[in-house]
Amino acid sequence: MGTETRDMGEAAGSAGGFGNQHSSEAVAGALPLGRNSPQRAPLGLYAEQLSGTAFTEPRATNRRSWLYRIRPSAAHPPFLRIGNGELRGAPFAEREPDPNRMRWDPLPEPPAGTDFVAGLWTLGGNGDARGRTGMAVHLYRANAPMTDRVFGNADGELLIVPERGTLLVHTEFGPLRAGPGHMVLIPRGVRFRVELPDGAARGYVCENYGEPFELPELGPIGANGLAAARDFLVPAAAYEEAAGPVEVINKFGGSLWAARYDHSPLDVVAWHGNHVPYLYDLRRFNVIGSVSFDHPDPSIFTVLTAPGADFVVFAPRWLVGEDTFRPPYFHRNVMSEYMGLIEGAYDAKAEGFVPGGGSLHNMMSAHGPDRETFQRAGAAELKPQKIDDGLAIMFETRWPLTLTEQAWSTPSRQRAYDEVWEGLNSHFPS
Ligand SMILES: O=C(O)Cc1cc(O)ccc1O
Ligand SMILES: [Fe+2]
Repeated sequence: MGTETRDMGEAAGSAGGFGNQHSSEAVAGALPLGRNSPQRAPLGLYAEQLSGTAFTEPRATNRRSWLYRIRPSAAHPPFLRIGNGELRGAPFAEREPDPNRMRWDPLPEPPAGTDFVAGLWTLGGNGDARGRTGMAVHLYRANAPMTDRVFGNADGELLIVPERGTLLVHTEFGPLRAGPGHMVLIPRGVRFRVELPDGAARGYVCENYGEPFELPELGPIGANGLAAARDFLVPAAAYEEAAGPVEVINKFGGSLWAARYDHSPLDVVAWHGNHVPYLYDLRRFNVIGSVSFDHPDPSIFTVLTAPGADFVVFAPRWLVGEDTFRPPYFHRNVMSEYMGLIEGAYDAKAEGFVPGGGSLHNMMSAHGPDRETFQRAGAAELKPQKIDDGLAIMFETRWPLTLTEQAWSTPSRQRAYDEVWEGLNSHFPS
């Protein structure tokens, strides 16, 4: 691993580093030097600030970028409401919060002509987009490129985790190419258009309404480990001059609005700042684990953290624990856990948890290894074992997740999920 993942496609042109101040210009001299707003910006471009945090946010957490564009974003007619499709927003009130364990198979293929935005399907969430709290879990399945359509989300940032098919994400900051095993982080408000080089794609999206994702503290781990800041790549500036009309879709307060621009809003020739999209290869994650005994809590697998959501990856790793039940333990957790599978299998579930599917173990719901996993792990010979047949992810959140009506009623939901814990009988000698 590591060395063979050098090919990061379009992102490779530019340096990275999570949280850094980045800059990029598609045409030399497009970026003003020493000031953000010269009387006349270079090359006749329009200067525009995109603020991801309040102007007065403390320096360490302040996020903003300056964009130098061919036309100002402000040149547009009114936004009008369009249909939300299968997208839902917080607050989630279609159903009551439900303490039951849930699991889903992959959703059926969408109709032909479904692009990334039309293919967004909301599973559930918490908080309130208007109060900028909480998060939502969406799935996407797409089989058509976004042509003459550009999307931006005023409600929060989007953490996109492809499970199948490559996404060529043309952002205002330039293109990012992400496939299975990668994640893309699109900050609040940043506009983008998704093309599908493989013809079709599907995956998971965590929408974070609250304060943005950050790298977790490392504490006693030290100065290195987990996801390295430098492995988060940013795009190199690239611009489109497509003459309109371009439908610019804005998700605002949970609903979709659209305005017909007479030009592509992906017309940024240069930019600088720290409110930028990132691409990260999950296989670059430096996995920390126990080298003595016991199964550590999965917080050591945290890639990115925010007050309302954590993003966790279960990447290939060695298990060496002595006198240890090695798979995830039985537990009840104050946090709510939505899990997805990118490939292979997950070590807590012998079967039924499949790539493209998902599971939800809500606040305090009892879960853990299924019967087969429990029996197998209790009898296993404890020699060093490489877990390298899977890549799973988790969106963990401090508030319970409430399902959408469609997440409850879809035939993809496994009605008999509870049965995986049946037959865990008493072995207590009485
Ligand atoms: O439920 C799960 O599979 C996720 C999980 C993994 C783990 O290693 C420990 C606790 C936990 O919630
Ligand atoms: Fe769990």
